[in-house]
Amino acid sequence: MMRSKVLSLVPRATGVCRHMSTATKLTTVAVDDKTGIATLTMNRPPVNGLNLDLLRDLNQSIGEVEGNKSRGLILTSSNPTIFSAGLDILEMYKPDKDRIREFWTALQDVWLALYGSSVPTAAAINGHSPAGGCLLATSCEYRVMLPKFTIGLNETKLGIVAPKWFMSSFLSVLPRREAERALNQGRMFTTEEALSIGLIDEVAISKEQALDKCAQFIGTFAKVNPLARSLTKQQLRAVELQQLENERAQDLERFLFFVNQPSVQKGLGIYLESLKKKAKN
Ligand SMILES: CCCCCCC/C=C/C(=O)SCCNC(=O)CCNC(=O)[C@H](O)C(C)(C)COP(=O)(O)OP(=O)(O)OC[C@H]1O[C@@H](n2cnc3c(N)ncnc32)[C@H](O)[C@@H]1OP(=O)(O)O
Repeated sequence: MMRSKVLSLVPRATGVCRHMSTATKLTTVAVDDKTGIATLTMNRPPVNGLNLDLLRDLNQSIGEVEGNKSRGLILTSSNPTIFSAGLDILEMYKPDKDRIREFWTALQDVWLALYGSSVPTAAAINGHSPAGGCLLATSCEYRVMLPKFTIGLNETKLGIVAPKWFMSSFLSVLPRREAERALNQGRMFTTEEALSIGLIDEVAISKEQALDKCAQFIGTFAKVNPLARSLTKQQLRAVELQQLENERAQDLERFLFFVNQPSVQKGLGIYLESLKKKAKN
């Protein structure tokens, strides 16, 4: 039987702000004693919306995995139908001016940590994975997805624009022509379509099988020198990582300018309403 030790269960202070959804951690890290592989699970009901708290927890958990000598990292969700609904739109709609800065900075941190992780990474995509969810999945090196879900960068459909580094992750997985068309269309792919285009690597029939397949992928590096592997990965990803490092401040200002446009606020409000109406029906 697999013996896992669950890390990262340090309680957090309870907040009063609407965004502080829980007093406990929104991610857990379980390391398999036998394989040395860490499974990082997102657990922010109802849809793993990436708010400031979840982003901070993700960043901390990725840091722990980097620090605890794990052989690899598998990212997944505790929700049986949603990997992540992407950025929590409530963070961007009528935003608090200080919090929105922290929010975007935390998102940048998560991308830099995950895309630039020194350990092999895989995503067990056990549910829908739009926008920011797709960003997390495509920041990993390997993707296994369950049937009958959707994945993609749908930003243009919401009247917003995915930043360059969202596109970098997407382009590291898809051929440029396919990526360009999908980004412009804001296209969401079914599991089957995602497999055929190469956006995911394998389909699994259950979460357990997806985790196994991710572990098998990470196992393929068992006989590769870890330092040589991680330096190779980092060199291959250095241009995109360095670009965001160099442009972090401008990227933040661009986001703040865009998010505060009245037309963008109006669009986000309408989209939120449509999500709520859909949830009621
Ligand atoms: C403005 C500048 C922008 C710069 C660029 C930023 C780049 C943006 C990246 C993003 O990630 S934007 C977010 C994009 N995400 C989506 O479009 C997903 C929207 N959600 C869905 O499609 C569905 O909810 C789902 C994920 C497929 C799940 O469907 P399901 O039927 O299971 O649940 P729902 O009933 O739809 O939702 C339950 C509950 O959750 C709320 N919700 C869903 N997604 C979000 C979200 N992204 N942010 C905030 N809230 C979300 C939904 O309204 C329901 O709420 P309640 O009605 O229960 O209160």
